[in-house]
Amino acid sequence: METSQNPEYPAGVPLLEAAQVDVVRGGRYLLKDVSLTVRAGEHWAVLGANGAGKSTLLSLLGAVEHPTAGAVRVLGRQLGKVDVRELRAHLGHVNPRHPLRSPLTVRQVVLTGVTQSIEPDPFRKPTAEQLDHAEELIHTLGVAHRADSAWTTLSQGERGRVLIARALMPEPRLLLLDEPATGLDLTAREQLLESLDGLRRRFPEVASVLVTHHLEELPETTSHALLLRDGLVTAVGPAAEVLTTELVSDCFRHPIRIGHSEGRWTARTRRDAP
Ligand SMILES: Nc1ncnc2c1ncn2[C@@H]1O[C@H](COP(=O)(O)OP(=O)(O)OP(=O)(O)O)[C@@H](O)[C@H]1O
Repeated sequence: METSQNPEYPAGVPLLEAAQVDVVRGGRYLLKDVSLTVRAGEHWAVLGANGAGKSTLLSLLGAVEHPTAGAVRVLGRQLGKVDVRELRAHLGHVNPRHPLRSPLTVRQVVLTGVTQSIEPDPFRKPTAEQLDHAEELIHTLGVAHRADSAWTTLSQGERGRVLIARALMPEPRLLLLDEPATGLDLTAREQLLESLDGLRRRFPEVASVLVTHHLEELPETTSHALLLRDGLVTAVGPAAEVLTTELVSDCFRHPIRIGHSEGRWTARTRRDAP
């Protein structure tokens, strides 16, 4: 993937850096002392129980929210010191609750990725290059047969893949995925994970952060993980070191046995737990 349109920053600078970040809302800590560094080619999973703060963290990383304390640097730029709209244009943010109501076609939805808007911008017609890029992504994500279909007629699984194609339109260095497999049946989930693995292999410089509750929803290419509990990081590092029976049980406050087979993870209640 060409990344020449993205804001320039020196090679080797992390794509994302959160340093001792707190987020306080309504007098309550939603995140406390969270630090995370994401480099090119890394694929992070953020896991934790309901209310742990996963979506809040993703909002910070996507320059949607600001920290109450600590610093967040996205693509080398510190939040609070940069035009976040300009920054957001270089992030691919996949929100499965995409609030589109009008009957745009798949192709039109993918093209809204250029302006990061929900509806097409009537004053910005896509260029021939952008139209070609949209076709390529629609094909890559396996939804070419639906390119002219209305968004409102798509299944959840098809929508998920269309939203990833949309997020990739601005050729982002960083893809943020908030529970992308939510509501998908088994086949749709497996197709989505295969698409993600395929994309990651095809664009090795792109990094991603994927939020989920479920280890079964992690693509094989997941390289790192961060576990959150009540706004605190309980473990962070390479996936093989973090996604362990002991650390995941501690994070979810439940005796869980973690399995790892053929690149994929499973989680089951530990029957032999004390
Ligand atoms: N603006 C806000 N003001 C006060 N509390 C908030 C606000 N936004 C979120 N919260 C609370 O902060 C906590 C963390 O929310 P967040 O959505 O980040 O958790 P999560 O890990 O993504 O949860 P889930 O798995 O249920 O989606 C929750 O208890 C939520 O109710």
